[in-house]
Amino acid sequence: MEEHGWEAARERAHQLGLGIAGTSEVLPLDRAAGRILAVDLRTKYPMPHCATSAMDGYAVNGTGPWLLLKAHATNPGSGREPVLGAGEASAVVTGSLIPGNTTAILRSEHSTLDGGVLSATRELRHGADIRDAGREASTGELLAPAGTLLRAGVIATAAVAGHDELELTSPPVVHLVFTGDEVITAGYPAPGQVRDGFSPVLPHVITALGGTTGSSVRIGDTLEQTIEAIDGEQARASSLIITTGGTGFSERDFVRAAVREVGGVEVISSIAMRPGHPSMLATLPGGRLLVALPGNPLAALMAVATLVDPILRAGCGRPLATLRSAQSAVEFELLPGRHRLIPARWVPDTTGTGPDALAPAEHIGSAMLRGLASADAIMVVGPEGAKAGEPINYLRLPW
Ligand SMILES: Nc1nc2c(c(=O)[nH]1)N[C@H]1C(S)=C(S)[C@@H](COP(=O)(O)OP(=O)(O)OC[C@H]3O[C@@H](n4cnc5c(N)ncnc54)[C@H](O)[C@@H]3O)O[C@H]1N2
Ligand code: MOO
Repeated sequence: MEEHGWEAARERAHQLGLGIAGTSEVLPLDRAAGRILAVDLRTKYPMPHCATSAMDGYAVNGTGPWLLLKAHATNPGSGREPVLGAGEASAVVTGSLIPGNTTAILRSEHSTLDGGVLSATRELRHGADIRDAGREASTGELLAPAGTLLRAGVIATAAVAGHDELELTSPPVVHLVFTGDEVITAGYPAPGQVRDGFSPVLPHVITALGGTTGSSVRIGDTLEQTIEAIDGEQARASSLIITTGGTGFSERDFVRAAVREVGGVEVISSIAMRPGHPSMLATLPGGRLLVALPGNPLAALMAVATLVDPILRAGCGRPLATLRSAQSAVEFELLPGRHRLIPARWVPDTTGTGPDALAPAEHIGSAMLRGLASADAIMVVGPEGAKAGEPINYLRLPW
């Protein structure tokens, strides 16, 4: 059985995820949030597309005082385009199209008006408060590359840049298989039972990572049910199958045997990470992928960050999540050969003067979830450990 290092596992998962990349679809802007750009986003025209006033006040030509024209500057779409002569001024509001020959905008609070003569109460810089056309971007300029996750800022920019709809990657379709005779989905668990920590969150997590949950099934601990769940009609209609639990080697764990039975091949049999080392990644006939998440809940979610996130990122044309660096607030001892993934929180740094540092959350056993519930990030501690105050790698929470 081949155990992968943590970094090698992430990279292999990303590489295999390229194989499930799908087509693209076009959606209106108001349905694009959380989706991924399939193509580069570029401006359709200069931004802004015309010169406007950045302030309420007066468009002026030359140095003051100025003669205030009665006719106001045009409103957008009026068709009139007044031009200022030397020493003339015209009232404007923020966002007004400015008259031709405007040399600056005089803010109303910096002006006095006496019998139609406008004066400045302080020096007026040439070009002050004029929003020139194309100041933010020229026509065809790149606003966001293909692979960008669409959050509010990019969508608003796309709208202002003249887009009505966007070409987005089609999310890879995921089939979820929840295993475990002892797992219940509501009420209080009897001794020997556990409440299901996965089904309320995994569909949301998959959406946040760029995929979509096409179907899900809950099965008991038998080989027959596991085979049907990973190779039935719904499973075959998906590009990624995620199982929870049953990754072990006891007589009640069936995921690995079911993968063999349906002709699948384990590419990653386990990962040198803690928690989550029994996580598995297999290829299935038909180009499908299967990720087996361990049953212990924290281990499962660390395996999502290690295997599912890279696969779905690749499936949406995105690179691996960036491994970031921060200061460690605590010391970590050596752990030869293994990476530790630790839910962590931002705390004041060890000297009390620098930027915030990362410290492990409380309650971070592999069968616990409280640590993750309070976490800001996932610390990634290498086998060499770290001293307090030294740099440490971390991942942003991917969901
Ligand atoms: N002899 C060994 N035993 C175990 C090893 C080992 O190396 N040798 N590894 C341990 C580690 S590490 C993990 S992780 C688990 C992996 O277990 P499985 O993936 O086979 O999962 P299960 O046995 O089905 O369940 C483990 C645990 O998780 C609970 N569980 C399952 N599903 C859910 C759910 N939906 N929500 C909440 N909790 C769930 C289940 O009840 C068990 O308590 O194996 C260790 N053992
Ligand atoms: O994956 Mo297990 O601890 O590593 O729960």
